[in-house]
Amino acid sequence: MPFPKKVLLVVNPIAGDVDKTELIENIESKAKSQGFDLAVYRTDGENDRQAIEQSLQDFQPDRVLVAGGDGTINQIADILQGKPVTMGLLPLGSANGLATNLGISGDWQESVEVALGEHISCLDGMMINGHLGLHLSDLGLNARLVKNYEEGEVRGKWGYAKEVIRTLSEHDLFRVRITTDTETVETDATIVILANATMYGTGVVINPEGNLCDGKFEVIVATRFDIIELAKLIAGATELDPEVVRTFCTTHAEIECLEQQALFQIDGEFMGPVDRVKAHILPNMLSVAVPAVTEGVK
Ligand SMILES: Nc1ncnc2c1ncn2[C@@H]1O[C@H](COP(=O)(O)OP(=O)(O)OP(=O)(O)O)[C@@H](O)[C@H]1O
Repeated sequence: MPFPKKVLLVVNPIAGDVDKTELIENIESKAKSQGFDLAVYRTDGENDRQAIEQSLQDFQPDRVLVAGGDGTINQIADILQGKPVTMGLLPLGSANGLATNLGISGDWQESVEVALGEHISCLDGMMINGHLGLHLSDLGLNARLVKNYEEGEVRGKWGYAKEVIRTLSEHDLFRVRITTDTETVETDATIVILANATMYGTGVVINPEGNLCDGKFEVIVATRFDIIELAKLIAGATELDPEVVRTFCTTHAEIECLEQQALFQIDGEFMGPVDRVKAHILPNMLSVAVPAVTEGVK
């Protein structure tokens, strides 16, 4: 893939609560030195889809750089889906789940090099209850953690640690029916994960089998609160007790909550309680610029 000739830079001015002036100036100076055309669009949180679609039509970029958190990245990926454009990530959020999975650094200067670079990978998406998910969504334990952290007053690592403890003390079991391409299973669950990727933005590996571009996703269910198996799961162990943790590889899935609703999150965004989640894979929905080491990694 040749280097880009026309670059649209989409910047979310509020993402990550950091000033983006230096980042934008850096890319403007690269446009001059590397000889590509650059257009900059700052999101307003209201008319972004329409404005970006218009810009894609008028400017015809071959690369779209996204400076924002996972929310902005998902929103732009949804717009770029199926178009002959490569997305480059400039992760500025608090978790940056997709970027972490692609091996893209939190250092913005490094991520600019990668986003404008020649190494490209394909990316599957997941359509989940009508929303696009790119890396990890779940029902139960972790969705409760996302909710508690959003509602908590302390931010950063300490706030997160505090909410982990609170969430573990509040956890409960819920009964689910899981239907995949090949089977239907009824079980108790403490967490049901829909995983396109391998790890959460924190770096916790939850799905060692994950592959962002294999046309499939995994449904992982922890059938009871077993601290040892959960610890092994989040440490990325592959030898889990099949009585406690089960993994299904599939292209479609339906999770029905049979006795009570379960809390649900998509890529770190809390979605509220649900009775049912329906998901299917969107194979190869997008191409994305990656570090050389990630290119071709399946
Ligand atoms: N100019 C703006 N003013 C207010 N909100 C905006 C603006 N531009 C985009 N948004 C909103 O920002 C949200 C996406 O934020 P994003 O997740 O990218 O960053 P973040 O919240 O800092 O990251 P993280 O969730 O990882 O902490 C969307 O809800 C979008 O509507």
